[in-house]
Amino acid sequence: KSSSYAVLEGQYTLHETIGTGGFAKVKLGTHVLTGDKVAIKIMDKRLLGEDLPRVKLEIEALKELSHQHICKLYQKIEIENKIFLILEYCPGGELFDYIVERDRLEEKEARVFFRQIVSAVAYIHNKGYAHRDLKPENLLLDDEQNLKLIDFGLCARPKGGMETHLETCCGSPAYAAPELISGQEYLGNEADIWSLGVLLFALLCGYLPFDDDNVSTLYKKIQNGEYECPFWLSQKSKQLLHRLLQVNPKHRITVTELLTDPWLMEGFTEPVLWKNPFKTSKLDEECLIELSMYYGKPRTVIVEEIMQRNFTYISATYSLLLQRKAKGQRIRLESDTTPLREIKPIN
Ligand SMILES: Cn1cc(Br)cc1C(=O)Nc1[nH]nc2c1CN(C(=O)N[C@H](CN1CCCC1)c1ccccc1)C21CC1
Repeated sequence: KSSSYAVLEGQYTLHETIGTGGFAKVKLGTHVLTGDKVAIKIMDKRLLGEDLPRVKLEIEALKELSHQHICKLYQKIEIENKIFLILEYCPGGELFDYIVERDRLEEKEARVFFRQIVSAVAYIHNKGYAHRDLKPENLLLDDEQNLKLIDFGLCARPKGGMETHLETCCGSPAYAAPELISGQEYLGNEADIWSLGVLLFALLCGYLPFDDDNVSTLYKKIQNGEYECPFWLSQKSKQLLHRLLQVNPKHRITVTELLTDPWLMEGFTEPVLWKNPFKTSKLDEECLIELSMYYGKPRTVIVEEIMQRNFTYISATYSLLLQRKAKGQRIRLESDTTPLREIKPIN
């Protein structure tokens, strides 16, 4: 067992398991050079079986998606029977637990979270992807109360663009759109919008709009689109829920209209921004120099390795240095093995 983890030797230290699901598990890890925490998703290719293509799809999606509210892929390590994905660590746990602990969220807090989720969904739709499994279990909190979207295993990027209809029924029933559970062809991004409605209801109410122990009764409720709003919901939030939870996908609000919805704009002057503001093509000089000094490799070789998007240890270290710099932390990779984490920042 531990032998197949040998490949991580010297790059990451493995700690306890923080999540299990299907044929994968997620362990807490430490990136040796910086001492930063990472989440290591470990999959056994033999157990994955016909799910292996889904994993490949998730990896391709994660390589393509770079956004402040999408959990970042730092590195991919594939050996004969195992795939290791080194991902951003979110110490705040699941949004699901955050809501449960508080019963429900006040409008102000729900709005901040929902704007982050809409920003991530608008970004992935603009990239031609649909997530198809949007739910509070797939939204994690980082150390600054920001949400990070995870689990792109069900995401779809139809070959013929977003107009192509998908058939595969997937995701979690309570969050699934009517057209999806009635087995009709459906558009991934329209189904995501419905799930956003269920998510918003869960944020504001602390329970699900459509729920029943009997799955077929649950399906009927979803297909009728009947749900009750508790007394504490404001008029504007009820209007937004009504625009999201439209049974007919053609009557549903689009993600573009969502960016300037009155409820989402309340207390804000700017529409929801979804472009990645940090997506400058140029790399950060200070981090590049630090890496080239540490590895004794010319700066151009480091740039090459990062730009090739092979998600290697060097590109993972670059990403982590960039995140440290954004947080005002030290980015010196001393040649001795003292990881940065142990060196207290000089303030
Ligand atoms: C729950 N929790 C509590 C604390 Br404190 C930190 C965490 C935590 O999980 N943090 C965390 N950071 N980064 C990640 C995680 C979990 N995590 C995950 O990817 N977690 C998902 C959780 N899915 C939700 C529904 C089914 C499984 C997962 C997927 C496959 C196997 C195991 C776990 C990543 C790697 C992206």
